[in-house]
Amino acid sequence: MTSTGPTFADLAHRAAAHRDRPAYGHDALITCDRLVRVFATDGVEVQALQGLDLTVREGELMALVGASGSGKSTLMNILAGLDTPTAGAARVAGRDLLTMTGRDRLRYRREVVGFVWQQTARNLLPYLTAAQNVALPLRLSGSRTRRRARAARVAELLELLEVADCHDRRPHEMSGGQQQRVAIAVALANSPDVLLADEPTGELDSHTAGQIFAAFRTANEHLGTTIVIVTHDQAVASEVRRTVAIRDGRTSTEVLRRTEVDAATGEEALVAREYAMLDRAGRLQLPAEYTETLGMRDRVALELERDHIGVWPDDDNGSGDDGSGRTG
Ligand SMILES: Nc1ncnc2c1ncn2[C@@H]1O[C@H](COP(=O)(O)OP(=O)(O)OP(=O)(O)O)[C@@H](O)[C@H]1O
Repeated sequence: MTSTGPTFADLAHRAAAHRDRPAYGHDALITCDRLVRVFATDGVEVQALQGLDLTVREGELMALVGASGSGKSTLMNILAGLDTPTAGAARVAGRDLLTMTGRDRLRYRREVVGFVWQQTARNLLPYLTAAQNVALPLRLSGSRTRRRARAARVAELLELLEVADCHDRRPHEMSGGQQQRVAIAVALANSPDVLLADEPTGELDSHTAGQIFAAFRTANEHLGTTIVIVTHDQAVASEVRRTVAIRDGRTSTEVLRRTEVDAATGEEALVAREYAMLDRAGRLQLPAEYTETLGMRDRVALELERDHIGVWPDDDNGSGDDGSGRTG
């Protein structure tokens, strides 16, 4: 009998290939690798993040969506440097978020990330004008920007976000939409690598939400800032090229949108396609509506085809016929 197992040479070759493979997310600006965050309150443990994998490329504008309690804010607080993960790895612009010292963390929050929160009031200091709010991070960063250069930068950002007319107004003298646009200017003041926004349109009507989204797009296109927006707003989510859904503390599905040109008519159409996430252990989460429709539970049958994998309901029901018409 001949052995069909791998030879020693095969194993050595495989080990070398594994060793030389680039690390997960090595070319991404943001990489979360099997990220875990456990909260323990009154002896009860809540696993807010349960091995979340996510990569975001430099220059992306993407949305994170998910049901209440799925872990979105926990992830944003970690990326913002406000909270530390329990396990796993998280890197942003070359910074390791697990091993940063308190001092590194402060610099990280001042120089690498900018954030915009849902509560308009949380983003701006009420007793400062729009211009003073935008100038504040420039002054705090310790950069020796001269007063005139600072004023020019403030004016440029307010202009870019179309709130130049709010220059000398305090937050209570601005609309909610204007406040959020000034908040984006504040977040961009120190030219961060990443702008994080947690439900930035949550307190606004849909028209104003559209304007805020346009402001994020402007920042992304004109300044090249990488932007991650958590949103419940389907209109916002469908405006970006990539939407990642979080379910039970893990990334579950991803929708990619791209513009396709019809070869016959030359007309452009936006095509959206949903993908399921496959982790490095080969685990895949099937959408509940698919599994429920086909009555899939506990186990499924798999078949490798030339260019896809077939997933079938468990056919071991004693009759030997599952009605799928499969052979073998
Ligand atoms: N500081 C904390 N202490 C204990 N449990 C927490 C803490 N923060 C979050 N959690 C729990 O972790 C889970 C994830 O919460 P998280 O706020 O990240 O969800 P979310 O997706 O942002 O929800 P929402 O859309 O409602 O803001 C929830 O079960 C929540 O109760």
